Amino acid sequence: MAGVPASLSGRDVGSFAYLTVKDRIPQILTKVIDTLHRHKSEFFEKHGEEGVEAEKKAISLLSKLRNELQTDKPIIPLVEKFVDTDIWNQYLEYQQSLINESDGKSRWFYSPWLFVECYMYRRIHEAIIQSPPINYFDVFKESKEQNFYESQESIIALCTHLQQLITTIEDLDENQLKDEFFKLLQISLWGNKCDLSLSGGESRSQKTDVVNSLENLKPFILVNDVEHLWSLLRNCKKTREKASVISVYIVLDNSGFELVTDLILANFLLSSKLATEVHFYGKMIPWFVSDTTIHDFNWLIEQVKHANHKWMSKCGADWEDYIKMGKWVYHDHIFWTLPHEYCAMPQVAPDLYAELQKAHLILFKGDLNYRKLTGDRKWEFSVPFHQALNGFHPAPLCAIRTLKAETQVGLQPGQGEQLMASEPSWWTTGKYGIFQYDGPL
Ligand SMILES: O=P(O)(O)OC[C@@]1(O)O[C@H](CO)[C@@H](O)[C@@H]1O
Ligand SMILES: [Mn+2]
Repeated sequence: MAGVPASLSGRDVGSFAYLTVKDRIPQILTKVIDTLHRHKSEFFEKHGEEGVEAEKKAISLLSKLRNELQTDKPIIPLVEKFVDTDIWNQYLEYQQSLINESDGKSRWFYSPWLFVECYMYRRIHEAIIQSPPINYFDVFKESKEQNFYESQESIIALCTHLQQLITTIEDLDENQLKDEFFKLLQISLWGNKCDLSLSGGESRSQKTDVVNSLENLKPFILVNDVEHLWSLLRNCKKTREKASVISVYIVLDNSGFELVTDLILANFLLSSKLATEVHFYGKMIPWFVSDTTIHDFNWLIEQVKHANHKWMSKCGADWEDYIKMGKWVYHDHIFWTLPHEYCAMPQVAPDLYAELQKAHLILFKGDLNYRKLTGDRKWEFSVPFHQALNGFHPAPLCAIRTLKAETQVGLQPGQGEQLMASEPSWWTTGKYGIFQYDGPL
């Protein structure tokens, strides 16, 4: 690809990519194997001996994967038929074509980090679908549900905050409405810290009351384009015809607490009439430990609806109604669990790109989405976000991300260098966040 810097990869010994491939991914694989072991009796109860045999098969496939990774074996093609098997194997050939002969095969510590990490999660899925009758099993389901259960206090605080806000929303002036919008955007941003692939699957539930800690967290927002989001949606609201649609698309990230913050924001978008529809994009297969699938989406709304707390259950009932009325629509597309940078979407998934072009605003949640928006490359910090998107401009969009990978663009001159000098871990712990907008100003 002309004019773009090299990809992050495990070649850079000591880099975050290297440490992820060396330490975190094997740790996640070990946890997945342990999860399967712990469900042996459940598989026996449900499926008899066949279930036990299937569990053994999945574990042996995953142990083989872990060995390939730990001994830096060549990346091998997928073999099990699935909707994206051919696309994946074409991509493997593409990555192989980038390697000159002397370098040999695509390998874990050599090929782009984005590619090998996505490949690892897709191989986990292959091991499961190769092991019927447990080929339905989500190996990350438990940790996503645990994150939700452990964040109950914060979720109750958020639902209470939203319901109180809704009772007064008609009386708010423009500035007050804008302030409430900004608060819920920040809550959605910091909800992204609850990401289990960063913690290697260790719990990252939300314990503190995030509503009352926003002021303390403001200094950690490195790029803050929320004013653009406000003026875009406020102008849409002011100029829209009576029956016309204002649609905000949210490309989701993690289930659990982060998903609650996204649904709270989506609820506000409707209640404030800043949007008339919200479209959600999740993942078709279990992904990066905590990413949201349709099962997670539906399960969480059901849990909130049946909560033993009046404001929480009110939220859940409203959310279920929005779905029934078509005001909230959940979409699946296989592209989101491919390894491709988003600038390849028009070629790889033109149908999806055409769908995204209908949005008035697209919010991309989380670090992995940011890595794919900017190609997971070693950009200079001050490169404009628009340039790093490398032609991906389906609609006005905003990345809402806490930093968990060594790539960041659109900073002020010297801002990245200063952070590197004072706090070398600034771009991998999730402590800092951004709202980075691309679109008409
Ligand atoms: O997209 P999220 O959930 O915000 O974060 C996902 C992620 O940060 O977790 C891993 C941490 O190493 C990275 O590989 C990946 O980008
Ligand atoms: Mn995630």
